Amino acid sequence: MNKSELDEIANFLKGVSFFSGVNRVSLLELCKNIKTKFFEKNERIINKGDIGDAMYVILNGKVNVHDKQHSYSTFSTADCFGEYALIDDEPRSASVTAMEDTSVLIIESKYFVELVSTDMGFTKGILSVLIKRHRELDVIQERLAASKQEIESGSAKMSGLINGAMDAIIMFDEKFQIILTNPSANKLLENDDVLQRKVLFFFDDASANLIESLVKSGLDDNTKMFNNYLPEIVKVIGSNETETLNEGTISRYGNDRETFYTLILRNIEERLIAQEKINQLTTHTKYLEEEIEQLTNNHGILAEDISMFNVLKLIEQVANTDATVLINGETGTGKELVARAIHTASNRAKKPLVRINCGAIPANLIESELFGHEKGAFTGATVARKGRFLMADKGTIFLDEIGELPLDLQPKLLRVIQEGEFDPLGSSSTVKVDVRIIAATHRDLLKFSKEGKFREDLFYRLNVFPINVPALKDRGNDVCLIAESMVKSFSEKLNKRVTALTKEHKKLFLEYEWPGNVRELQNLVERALIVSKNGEIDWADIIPSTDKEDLPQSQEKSNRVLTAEELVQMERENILKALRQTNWKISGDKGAAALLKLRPTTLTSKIKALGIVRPI
Ligand SMILES: Nc1ncnc2c1ncn2[C@@H]1O[C@H](COP(=O)(O)OP(=O)(O)OP(=O)(O)O)[C@@H](O)[C@H]1O
Repeated sequence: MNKSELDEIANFLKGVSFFSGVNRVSLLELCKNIKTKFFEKNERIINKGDIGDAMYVILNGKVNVHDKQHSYSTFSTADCFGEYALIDDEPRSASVTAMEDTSVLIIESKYFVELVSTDMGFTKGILSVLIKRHRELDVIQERLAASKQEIESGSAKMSGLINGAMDAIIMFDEKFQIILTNPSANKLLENDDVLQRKVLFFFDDASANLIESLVKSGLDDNTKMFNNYLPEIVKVIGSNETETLNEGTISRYGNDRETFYTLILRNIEERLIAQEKINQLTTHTKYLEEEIEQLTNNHGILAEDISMFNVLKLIEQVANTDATVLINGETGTGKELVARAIHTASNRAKKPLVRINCGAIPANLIESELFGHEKGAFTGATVARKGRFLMADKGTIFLDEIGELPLDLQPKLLRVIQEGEFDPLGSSSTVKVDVRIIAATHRDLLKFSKEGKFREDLFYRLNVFPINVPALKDRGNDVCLIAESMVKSFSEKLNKRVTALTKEHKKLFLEYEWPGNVRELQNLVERALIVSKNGEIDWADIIPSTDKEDLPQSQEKSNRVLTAEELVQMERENILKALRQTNWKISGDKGAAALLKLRPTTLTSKIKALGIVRPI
């Protein structure tokens, strides 16, 4: 082979661009090697060692190869590509001997060259060159090493992940034998040595059946992977018999040869307890919200004190029944408000609430007021009249001051309560009504009935559901609450701005006894706002102090111009105080008249005029 031929090979190789993984530099290197290792005929080539690194292209003649496995082989051009033979790249320790008249091209490179086809003048046949993909192999090997490393680091990460997981991870095979667990699983199963044990053993029957059926149903499925949430909470029984409730997932992985299942379980015991607590609290909150809503519902009863809360609770309890209610309480405590609240909260709310004050209507008129009369039933009954009971049909009647109902009328009321019927005055026909009865009194009706002033049977008929409305002085801070609300509403009504109640003011409100209860408070606030100037109110001057209460006030004491109503009220209060102080003794040295510097007869007429009645 002459130089130009070699150059031709070199050029050819330069132009070859299809050697995958071999870049141009390495090709040129190749060419250099070709040049240096070309042996002409008759030269003997002795090469000992690993021939895997070189490729021998026998251009003509023969070579002998001694190797460990093949012992001795002769390669000639005839063995391969017509006139050219190739000793391939199988790495072996061998010696190669060129026979006489042999030309061998040795390509000393780790990249093997396979001559496949070329027509370059010095050969007849087709010679092409392929560089075997050693380079690729290297790359693959490099990649393999990298992936191995990756796998190693991946599996380190994976085991870190699995071992660090709070959830219990249990892998098992088709026979339900555990093949892998993480520390959380061991903790859950209360066992560090669970491998090869049956996973179902650690569940109660229902849960074991569930897992088994999921696995079996999954097997019928052709896909090799599934991932399911467990449809139910499963119960794990640890080796120490500890039972825990868990939720989780089950997944399947596999190939044609084997299938694995992974159970990921989460102990939800604590969560369930917390959830239960949340549920309880939510229900409780809802209940309280409802209660608050009901208790403050549109009835206008301002109350924060427990004593009034009890009243509101009773209202709520009784409202939706048809039970007769007897409301007890001092004057002005809000008995009527309570009656209205009951009616409003009842299912009769859309029907009328008819009120009648039994103490305010003359005895001879009360019967016709309550039950109505026919035309001409009595002198002056020129037209027939519908009584309050009939007006209240399907609704509620509120019999205020029931203690004042004349004794002779009481059987008639009893009959309405018992039978829901009555005969109007002067009528021979009976009227049927559906009326809910609410009665109120400031009197001790039981005592009253024992004294024969009230029918005992009627008392018991009325007293089905008693509600006692406490006096304002017994409602703690409610007095301030109501006062504040009244200051606000009167200032709006009178279009007057006034300063808010201070601590000292509230103290005054709390100290006073409020014998007239909420009504008295209401009147006092209204009066204060009427007389107020520049938004300032001297509450100390307006609210009778405890000291002042001890001694009845002299009427001349106040230097402020009082209204006629105020004067009457003040006089009434003064007389009441004097009477209380003297134990209702009017005349004599220690009598109220002497205390008030009035004649006993004057005092007696004043008591009558002011409607002062000695409490029973
Ligand atoms: N808790 C309260 N919150 C707000 N206002 C109230 C409260 N209690 C009573 N009132 C008001 O006080 C006034 C007197 O109340 P109510 O007429 O209901 O008392 P009463 O006990 O029926 O009086 P009487 O004994 O004279 O029949 C009413 O204007 C009422 O609106």
